[in-house]
Amino acid sequence: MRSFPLGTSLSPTPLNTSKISSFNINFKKPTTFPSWGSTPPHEFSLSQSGLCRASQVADLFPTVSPEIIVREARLEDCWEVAETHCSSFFPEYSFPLDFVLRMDRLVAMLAGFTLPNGCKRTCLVAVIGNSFGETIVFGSDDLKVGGFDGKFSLNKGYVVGILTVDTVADFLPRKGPLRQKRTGIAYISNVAVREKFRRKGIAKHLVAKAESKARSWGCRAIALHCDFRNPAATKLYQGQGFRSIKVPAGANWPQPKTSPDMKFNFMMKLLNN
Ligand SMILES: CC(=O)SCCNC(=O)CCNC(=O)[C@H](O)C(C)(C)COP(=O)(O)OP(=O)(O)OC[C@H]1O[C@@H](n2cnc3c(N)ncnc32)[C@H](O)[C@@H]1OP(=O)(O)O
Repeated sequence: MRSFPLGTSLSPTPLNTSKISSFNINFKKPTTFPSWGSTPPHEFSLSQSGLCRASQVADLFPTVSPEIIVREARLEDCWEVAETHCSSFFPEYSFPLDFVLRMDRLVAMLAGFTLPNGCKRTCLVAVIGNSFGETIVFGSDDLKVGGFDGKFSLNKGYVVGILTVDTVADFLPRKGPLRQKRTGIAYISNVAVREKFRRKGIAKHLVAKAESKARSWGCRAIALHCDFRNPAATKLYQGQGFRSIKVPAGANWPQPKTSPDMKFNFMMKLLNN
């Protein structure tokens, strides 16, 4: 299965906790980080600012809560975003191809997708293990690397789910004889949850957060394309109130560029503002 462009626009203020939502999930047994072991996945040095390493802080404040937080992606998340994307959409790839794929994804994200004027794009991440929230965030509001926020925090958590929402309208039906792009309709893409964390309501939470983001941008509706042969995703969106839109016969509606044999279900939901 293939997906389409991913990028982010990001949180302007480090301490604005209104941008974060969290919820508890019930794990059958005590949860540990899936791949941390004794070393957290992102061990970066903050020596320039005289601070200790993220791993040391994680050791000092071990994660005890299996809480999931949905927030906007930051620079520090980019590798795990690429990893979540590739392992979910291309699970059949093994080393070294999977590594090449992740690198390709990473470069694509960091190279950035330029946004047309006035458009918004945000990558949301569901993270686990962010035991003390976003209270310690470093970096400047002005610094952007590709589509990612140039900020990072000491206890970033581990990315288990991703979603991109934008107002670029590349894949929405055009209007008028001049085939102008639509406005006021947000578009969801690249929804993925790591396999071990599925069926815990993470995707539902990401979609709900995307809807509230779209509302905050003034959108009146939200849309997406979903592979016809993906019953899990179809059920997810139907359950969240999305309805399939019948494409008129012969209509030239833009579709995500994937393999030619892929058939998409175009789904939409009105947002109650
Ligand atoms: C617009 C797009 O990006 S479409 C692309 C969607 N992404 C993918 O297909 C990538 C691979 N798949 C995944 O990453 C995940 O399976 C997702 C994103 C489809 C679902 O993520 P999850 O976190 O497991 O979904 P979540 O737990 O929130 O489930 C919500 C609902 O979706 C439906 N659902 C999710 N997975 C399944 C499944 N395997 N079988 C049947 N229904 C399912 C159910 O109705 C579920 O509600 P319920 O648990 O109360 O019955």
